[in-house]
Amino acid sequence: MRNIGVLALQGAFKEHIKIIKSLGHNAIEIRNADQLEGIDGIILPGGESTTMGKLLVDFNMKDILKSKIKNGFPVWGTCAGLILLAKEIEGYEHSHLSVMNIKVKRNAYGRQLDSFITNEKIPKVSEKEIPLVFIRAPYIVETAENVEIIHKLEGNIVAARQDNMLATSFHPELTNNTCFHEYFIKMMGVPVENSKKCVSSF
Ligand SMILES: NC(=O)CC[C@H](N)C(=O)O
Repeated sequence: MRNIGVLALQGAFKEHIKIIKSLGHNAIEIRNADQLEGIDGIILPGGESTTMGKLLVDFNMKDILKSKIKNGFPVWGTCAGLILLAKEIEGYEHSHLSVMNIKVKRNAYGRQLDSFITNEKIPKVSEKEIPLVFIRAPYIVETAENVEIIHKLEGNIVAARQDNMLATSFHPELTNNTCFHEYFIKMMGVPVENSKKCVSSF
């Protein structure tokens, strides 16, 4: 059993909490820097990256979280969370935690595709198709060599991993498919307690 934190300053954190609990681990809403000490990994949820990035600074969490991640602390950013992890954000001078060697494009799917859902096969995560929910989503436009591309959708990178860091453009917490959560838990080096049997080639 692990203590998995979900950053709860803003955005879609409740849904992540529910899934982590269903997989047999402790899920903790993280709202201050002290709480970062009691957890084994953290999920940065979807929401609004500019707001979340600002709140991380206001609550004195940014530097602590950044140095923990640099030292191997497992982290998974979904959607806005992916933007928080990126070292570069296209069209912006400023980045947030700046830990992952990726360049991202915000709101990358034009107006018509603002939000959509699609089913994809992602062999690294599951043998079966997984529903992917995109909401004003970013995608990754560039990666360094040490970044593993987990999935591309129509040529654009939408899931990637660099060592202890996982980033997805979409929202697995808004579906009832737990495969990405299971993948993240395995990244933390522990077996999933109540596996929903995602067969991955992890
Ligand atoms: N669903 C999301 O997390 C959207 C991300 C948002 N468009 C941003 O740029 O921060």
